[in-house]
Amino acid sequence: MTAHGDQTRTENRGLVEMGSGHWLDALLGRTPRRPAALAAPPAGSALEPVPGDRGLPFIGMGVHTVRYGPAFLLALMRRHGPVSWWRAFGRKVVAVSGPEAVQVVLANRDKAFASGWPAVIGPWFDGGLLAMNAPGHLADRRLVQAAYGEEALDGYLRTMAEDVEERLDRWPVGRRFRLVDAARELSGQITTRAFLGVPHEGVGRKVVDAAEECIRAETALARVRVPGTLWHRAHRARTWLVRYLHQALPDARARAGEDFLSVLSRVDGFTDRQVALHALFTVIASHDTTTAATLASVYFLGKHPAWQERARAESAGVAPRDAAGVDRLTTLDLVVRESIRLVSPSPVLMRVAVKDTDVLGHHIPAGQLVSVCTGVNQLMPELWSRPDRFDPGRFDEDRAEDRGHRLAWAPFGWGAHKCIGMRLGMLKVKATVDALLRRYEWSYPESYEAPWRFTSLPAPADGLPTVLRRI
Ligand code: HEM
Repeated sequence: MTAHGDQTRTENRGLVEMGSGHWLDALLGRTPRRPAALAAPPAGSALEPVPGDRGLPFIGMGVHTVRYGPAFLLALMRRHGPVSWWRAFGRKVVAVSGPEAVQVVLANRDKAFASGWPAVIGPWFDGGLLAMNAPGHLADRRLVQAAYGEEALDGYLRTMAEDVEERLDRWPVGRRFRLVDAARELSGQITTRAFLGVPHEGVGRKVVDAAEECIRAETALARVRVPGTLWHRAHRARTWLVRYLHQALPDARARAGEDFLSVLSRVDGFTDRQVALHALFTVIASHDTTTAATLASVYFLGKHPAWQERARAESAGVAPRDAAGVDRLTTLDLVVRESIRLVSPSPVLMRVAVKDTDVLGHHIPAGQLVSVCTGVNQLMPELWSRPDRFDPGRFDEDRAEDRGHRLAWAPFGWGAHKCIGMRLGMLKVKATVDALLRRYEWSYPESYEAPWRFTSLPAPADGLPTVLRRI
């Protein structure tokens, strides 16, 4: 099955090309690029400097980054090659795109790269796996892995399913509502009940609000603790979250529950503070990523009724809905994979060079921030047939376009930090969309293209107005 009608010629252009229809696009199109080399390679080396664009003073190409996301980085790669740099809001960033270059950085054979996330999103997730480096990272990851066994996943899924069924029954029918807000609220409820074992109302909501406060601080330009600023609010939120999780541990351990905090609290080898910090990062890592993946899947199913019907027919025949049952939703699996190929919840992975190094013969100086653009790989015509097209069948066994290169499809990352919650994340997204399919149908006009924005994680700027019809 492929996409149909005129949509095939124009669909998703905004995801693969920088826009041209809006006055802001016209303005951004005229921004002077001011090409320049990043840093001179050591004398006598055969290395090349990294080519790139300075853009406007201070802002650089920062607005392009937020407005066009991977499409901007794809254009940067076309202009300068797989290793290039650009400036965004005062910061110089090296972009590494294309499967070979991405593999060099993520494989990290000469240990030249460390996690670059703390430099970008701030200190809010310190102590979580993604902010850690070798050797402590691997030791902690092995311990955390105990909370992702099949038995534990079935437990989380049971609680998630209750929340999904209860919430979706209350979504408005026959009138337009903002799907972005509803999906975020649902994910928040799942986060508090399945991950922390507390009711969503009251303290659960406070946990999610505090976590979102920390995520929002990524966009803060003024990184100072002045009351009223995003940075200050994130500081307060993190302090409260760590204290809350710390205090919640004795109860979580004693109740021997099915929630993530309770399971993790019973893992031998961690101090209470370590458990609290890993749980804090897990809340952050799971909440927005799965919301973005759910939104993308619902959006594309609304644009492609044939796929929606096929997925619904499959949903009707699957029971029970434990992890093995959700695994049997194979059409939905193709749909979610294709949706997060086109709209990758985390399209860049941040790293920092801890010593002078090189990528494909380009000199990267110590201290340089590097953006590993897996989201660009997922849109490259060299790796995918008609990459702008929503075409879940490309993941079928007989086509297997994702196997063209091990880094063609990497929405969950690759290497030492590859998403530890990949299976859980897929289960959560599939369980949510499956419950939606069993209750409602929905569609978006052919003329509508969701205005994806990439401020923090991708979301449609208009809230994705949606009308559900009961089936
Ligand atoms: C569709 C949903 C999800 C997507 C697209 C996603 C994506 C990613 C990506 C790209 C990374 C690697 C980042 C890097 O290398 O810089 C990552 C790491 C991570 N993810 Fe996910 N994630 C999802 C869901 C989840 C869920 C549900 C959980 C936990 C319950 C989770 C927990 C983590 C953790 C703990 C890490 C850090 C692993 C490490 O550093 O060793 N993720 N995720």
